[in-house]
Amino acid sequence: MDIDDVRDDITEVLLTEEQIAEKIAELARRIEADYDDDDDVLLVGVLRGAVMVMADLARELRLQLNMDWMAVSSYGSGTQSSGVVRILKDLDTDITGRKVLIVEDIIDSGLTLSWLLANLRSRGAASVEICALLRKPEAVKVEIDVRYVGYDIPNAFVVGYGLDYAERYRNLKSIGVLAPHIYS
Ligand SMILES: O=P(O)(O)OC[C@H]1O[C@H](OP(=O)(O)OP(=O)(O)O)[C@H](O)[C@@H]1O
Ligand code: HPA
Ligand SMILES: [Mg+2]
Repeated sequence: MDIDDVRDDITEVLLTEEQIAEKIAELARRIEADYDDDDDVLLVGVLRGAVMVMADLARELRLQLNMDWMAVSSYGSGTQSSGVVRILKDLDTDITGRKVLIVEDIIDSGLTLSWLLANLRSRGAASVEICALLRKPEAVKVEIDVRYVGYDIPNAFVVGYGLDYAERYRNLKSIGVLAPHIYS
């Protein structure tokens, strides 16, 4: 769906399809420079928000890789992290000794990823790095070491390209700021 189809729900288009694709390609080139085919990299997509980033990044990467998924949730249906991270679906892969790259849509408070990093590291992975398309520097509550970040964005609630509000808007091709009248 195009963002224009829900234009009344959006106050501002933050990133267009083209800007997203450009950044995904840039991130892929940086990742390719750091890994090679023998690394047998495992991309771990964090359901559900990271579905679009994962699909586009994985196809952009000129690298032999595996893909697996975890589902965690900390937001429920609101716009504020509850701070409690729940595993809804675990990995199917044993990551002992593996080079893991977590693929995320957004770092907001950082609570989800700091929890996930500790969780995956405790399983004995050879390395665990993070690639996130978006980060909100003003919202971060816990500092995490993120190797690959796409765009730093303002502290507003954004939707589209995987990002939802109450499970809607994930299928927008672009990313926009959600209008306050939708959630107030
Ligand atoms: O940095 P944080 O404040 O933890 O926020 C970021 C996380 O929140 C969202 O996921 P959510 O838990 O809403 O589930 P979803 O991916 O299914 O939308 C988003 O996709 C990130 O995973
Ligand atoms: O700004 C956001 N939009 C959608 N989902 C989110 N999860 C954390 N921050 C956000
Ligand atoms: Mg998520």
